Amino acid sequence: MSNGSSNNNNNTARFDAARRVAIFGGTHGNEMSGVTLVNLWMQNSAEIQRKGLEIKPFLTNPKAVEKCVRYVDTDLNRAFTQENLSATGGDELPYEVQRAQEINRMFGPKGSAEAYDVIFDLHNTTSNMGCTLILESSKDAFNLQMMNYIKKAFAPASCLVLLNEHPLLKYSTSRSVAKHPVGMEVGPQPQGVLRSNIFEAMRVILKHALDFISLFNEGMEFPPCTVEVFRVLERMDYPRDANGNIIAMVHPNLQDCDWEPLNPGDPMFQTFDGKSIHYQGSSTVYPTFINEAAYYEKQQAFVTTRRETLAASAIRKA
Ligand SMILES: CC(=O)N[C@@H](CC(=O)O)C(=O)O
Ligand SMILES: [Zn+2]
Repeated sequence: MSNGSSNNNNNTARFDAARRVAIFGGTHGNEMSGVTLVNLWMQNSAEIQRKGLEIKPFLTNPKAVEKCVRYVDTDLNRAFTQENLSATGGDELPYEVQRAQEINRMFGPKGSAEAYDVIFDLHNTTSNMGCTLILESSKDAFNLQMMNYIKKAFAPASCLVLLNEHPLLKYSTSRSVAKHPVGMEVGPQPQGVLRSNIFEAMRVILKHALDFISLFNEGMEFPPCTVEVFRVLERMDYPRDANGNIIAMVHPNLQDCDWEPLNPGDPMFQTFDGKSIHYQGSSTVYPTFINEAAYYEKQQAFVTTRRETLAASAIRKA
């Protein structure tokens, strides 16, 4: 069978071998771990090669990398909408929309049988998120099994999974061109800065991810498993005045506390004259992307999540 999965009598989901894999860096030109790793691997790819696999390291936004900015005209990691991908206008289109169309031609088309099997997209955050993998679907047993494999291989260090399948907050990412999109977000690392611990963590997680794909392609069966994920619930903006200017900062009790419980009544912002603003929700949530530099323009101080345990069926090569 082709694209996707089906269940046999044993409830083992079958997927085609994942032969074509891309590693994207520089989707945001100022997130230096991914930019640097991909540049390294474009010069010498020995470290990322695996038998029977075609693995392509690729710099997705070279103009933004050149300038060391997140983007030139518009955020590439929001640009992969069907509308953009089919837009006419050629050179007149925003640079990142043109680039999205090129990437879609090379690695897609998005949603088609010809699309790449897996795309890893390497990002850094200024938030204290540690190692995070980002999924866009709770239904993809292949990706869930990959998360389970990576978490175990990476232990005792921790690697958390952020699930963004929110109907309104989900966005059209570069990696969404692939059949199995995987985002990698490692921080804290300032924009334009390389930190060795962050760089090395990203490198190790990617190694485990490629090992998983190799084992899968060799025919290993992965038994049913469960994966703890943090599901995106709500975007929290900074308090602002009538002109849209920020009137409070992330509260010191919340700063750097990504993935720690935020309870109703806990302080979340602090005004410039020292007053606390408290979380008004009705239940405990787990904030992440706290004080991410790139999200000031997106009116987001942090995002709340809920912990969930997802079940993944067994998987095996078709
Ligand atoms: C800080 C940053 O760029 N985060 C990524 C998250 C993702 O890849 O889904 C983004 O907003 O596109
Ligand atoms: Zn990014």
